Amino acid sequence: MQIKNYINGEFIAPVSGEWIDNYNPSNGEVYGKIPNSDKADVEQAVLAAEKAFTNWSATTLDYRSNILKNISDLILENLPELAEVESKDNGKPISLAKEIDIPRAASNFQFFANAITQFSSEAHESVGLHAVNFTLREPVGVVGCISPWNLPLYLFTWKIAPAIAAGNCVVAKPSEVTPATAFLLSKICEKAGLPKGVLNIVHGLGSTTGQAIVSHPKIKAISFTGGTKTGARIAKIAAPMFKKLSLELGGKNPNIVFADCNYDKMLATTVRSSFANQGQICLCGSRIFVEENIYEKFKSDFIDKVAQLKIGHPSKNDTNIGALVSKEHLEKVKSYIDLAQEEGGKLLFGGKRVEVDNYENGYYLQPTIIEVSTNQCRLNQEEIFGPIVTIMPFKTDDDALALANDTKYGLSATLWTNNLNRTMQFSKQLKTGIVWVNTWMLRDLRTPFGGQKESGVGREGGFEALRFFTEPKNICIKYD
Ligand SMILES: NC(=O)C1=CN([C@@H]2O[C@H](COP(=O)(O)OP(=O)(O)OC[C@H]3O[C@@H](n4cnc5c(N)ncnc54)[C@H](O)[C@@H]3O)[C@@H](O)[C@H]2O)C=CC1
Ligand SMILES: O=C(O)/C=C/C=C(\O)C(=O)O
Repeated sequence: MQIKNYINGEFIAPVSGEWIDNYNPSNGEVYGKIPNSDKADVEQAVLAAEKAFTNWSATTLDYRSNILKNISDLILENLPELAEVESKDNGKPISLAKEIDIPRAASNFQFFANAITQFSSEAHESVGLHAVNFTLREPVGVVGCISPWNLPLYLFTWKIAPAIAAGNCVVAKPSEVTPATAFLLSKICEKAGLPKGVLNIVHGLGSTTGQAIVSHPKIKAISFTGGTKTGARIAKIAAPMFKKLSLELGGKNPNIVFADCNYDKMLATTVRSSFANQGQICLCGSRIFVEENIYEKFKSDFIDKVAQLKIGHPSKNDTNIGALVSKEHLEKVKSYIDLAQEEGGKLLFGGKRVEVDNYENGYYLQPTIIEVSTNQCRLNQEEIFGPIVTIMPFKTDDDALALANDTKYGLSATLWTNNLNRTMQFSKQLKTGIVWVNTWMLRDLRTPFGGQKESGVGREGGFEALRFFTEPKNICIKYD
């Protein structure tokens, strides 16, 4: 697939004429080229967005809403192709792309098509002062959206949909590791009647294209999802320019299991929360803490269940674990398996690279379970972002809470218990942006989504996203 930038409604090659190889993680081969865009391409995109802004920001909400709905419908119409392309580009099982990634991308547009018609601002009567205040919510202008490779179209659209619904024009960059569905989205947007310049997609590396977006003085807000180190780098550039920032970063999420939970439900969900998408979701429960009286039983049942997961080519319908996204990422994840041995962790299951028949050079790794004796090891403190979980027993509620909060991250936590008081105590005291009780990754798009501590700044989702992509302006009217 020859991927091009989408700027001002045109499909164009990068100004430099340079291209980057795009790899297929299932076999390690180069299968396409993407633009190696730089400042000059970003400049063109900003000019197009700036020009489109005057008209787009003045359109009616119904007009915008209808275009977003068209995009959503077209994503669903093209679901089989989009799922196939996503699975090939990322290495994720086709079933996941079909059932989760692509439907969610459509829902993102459908949700914000409706949300923008319900979004309202506030009025305050200043009683006794003979004045009324009302607040306008105006689009920010040209905004930047930068997304990662783990849920490519799902997260790309999670940013773009609210941004354009709120009347902004966008310069967006998908990950250079998984650019393909963003390219297909540009074709869909054109077909859906999105005016030229409202969405501009510039492909390229983080250090050049991404950095050019973040540094551009005319881009007034940046919405970013990715690693914590990159988030810090972005903040360092954007904050002194007084840009609005929404940073959704890494996680090291605890999965806390009490003996009084619904055991079978917990076990099945824990397999998913550990290894869905090869463990490459910022919400995966990578640290499992289990109450000591069921620890040995959990250990053996968990190993049995994980052993049943089928590692295979992403395009096969019965594959549960596909390929990791890139060679570099595979090497990073594998290095933690070696580290576990140095740190005194005990390998309970997995730990080896897998050679899938006919695809021996693909980036496959066994789902891996490591028993640790301390939460202070690097395995429990650093985001691995792959198919590795640690398990460890705990004695009391206080111990579990302390272990859960003992990390620099604060994205999500999962709690398994049927005790209401415990549920409330943990929900109040867990230092995370999201707490799931007796479930995992149940998503309602109206809810605030994001993390505390080094997991990020700001919240996405629902009206939070529309607030981020608008600037409040208060008008105070005095009357006699
Ligand atoms: N949602 C999450 O929590 C994610 C976390 N990660 C974590 O980050 C680690 C590194 O993975 P990467 O692929 O390198 O993620 P990354 O955070 O560097 O990449 C995410 C996006 O940011 C862009 N980017 C990179 N450097 C940039 C810069 N200086 N300015 C602007 N944009 C920039 C990338 O091109 C990509 O589009 C992973 O091993 C994982 O631990 C990675 C992806 C998603
Ligand atoms: O919005 C969601 O449902 C999920 C978001 C997941 C991430 O941001 C991630 O894995 O990076």
